Amino acid sequence: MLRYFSEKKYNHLVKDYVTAKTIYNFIEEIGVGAYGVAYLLEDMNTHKKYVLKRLKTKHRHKKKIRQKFDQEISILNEIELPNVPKLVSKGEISGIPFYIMDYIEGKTFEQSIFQDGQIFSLKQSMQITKELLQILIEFHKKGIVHRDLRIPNILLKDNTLHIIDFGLAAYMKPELQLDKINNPKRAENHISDLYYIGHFLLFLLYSTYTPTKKKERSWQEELLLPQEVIEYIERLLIIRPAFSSAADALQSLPLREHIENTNIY
Ligand SMILES: Nc1ncnc2c1ncn2[C@@H]1O[C@H](COP(=O)(O)OP(=O)(O)OP(=O)(O)O)[C@@H](O)[C@H]1O
Repeated sequence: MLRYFSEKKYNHLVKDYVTAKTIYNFIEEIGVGAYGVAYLLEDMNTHKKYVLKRLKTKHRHKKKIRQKFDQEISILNEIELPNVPKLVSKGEISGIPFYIMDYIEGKTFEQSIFQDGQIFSLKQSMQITKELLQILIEFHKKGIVHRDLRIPNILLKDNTLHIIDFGLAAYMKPELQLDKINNPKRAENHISDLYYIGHFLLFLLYSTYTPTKKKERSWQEELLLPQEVIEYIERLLIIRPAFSSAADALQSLPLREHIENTNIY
């Protein structure tokens, strides 16, 4: 209960700070996660929108979490790609670190699939995967793994993919050996991002799926996919030998002809 009031009180501090000390208007709170709170701001002059993200008050004295938050800011600053919100500024409000970044005015895949009921054909899903892999190659070239490429963190804005939430991102450890990785989601190399892409792709493909049998089956049985696509996803999910890099995964994407010969769309 006390924590609830502490966060509420801090929301007022953020609002007062933004109003008194910045060029932005405070619009609203847009999300509360495990570590942070995000607010929408608008530049008074240009009316361009921004996001202020700050650490939760309960984490203010936790050294490791503060370091992770600092790393999130550094990574965002270093990544500098058109598909990622640009870091605008950083600071502290009453001892709590925050940063301001571009607001990506788009739709997350979570919203498209679950709110709008949008469906993605196999061809569209593979095209989106291809574009995602192209972005990933750029991340990895800069030595950064995102490690949280889930449907709420991937947005479509003006037909271009954007990636947000670098809260779990890490600097790559290229020397990591595959047999030393216990949890692919947390791996500090390309394996993590490719593993997440495997799940992301399954979310896209399941958008066309209507259950025909009462009993739940495996995705390999439920989704009527061409064998090449099944094997491709199995490699992303490390059910089969993993890809050596995002570039390898891009090069190995099942050929268009194979996909177009199916009756799934
Ligand atoms: N740059 C951005 N542009 C558009 N929306 C954003 C941006 N950054 C965050 N959001 C939105 O704000 C909300 C909060 O996001 P945020 O990344 O702070 O945390 P989270 O994913 O909810 O949780 P966690 O702190 O556990 O990572 C989400 O709904 C997200 O879609």
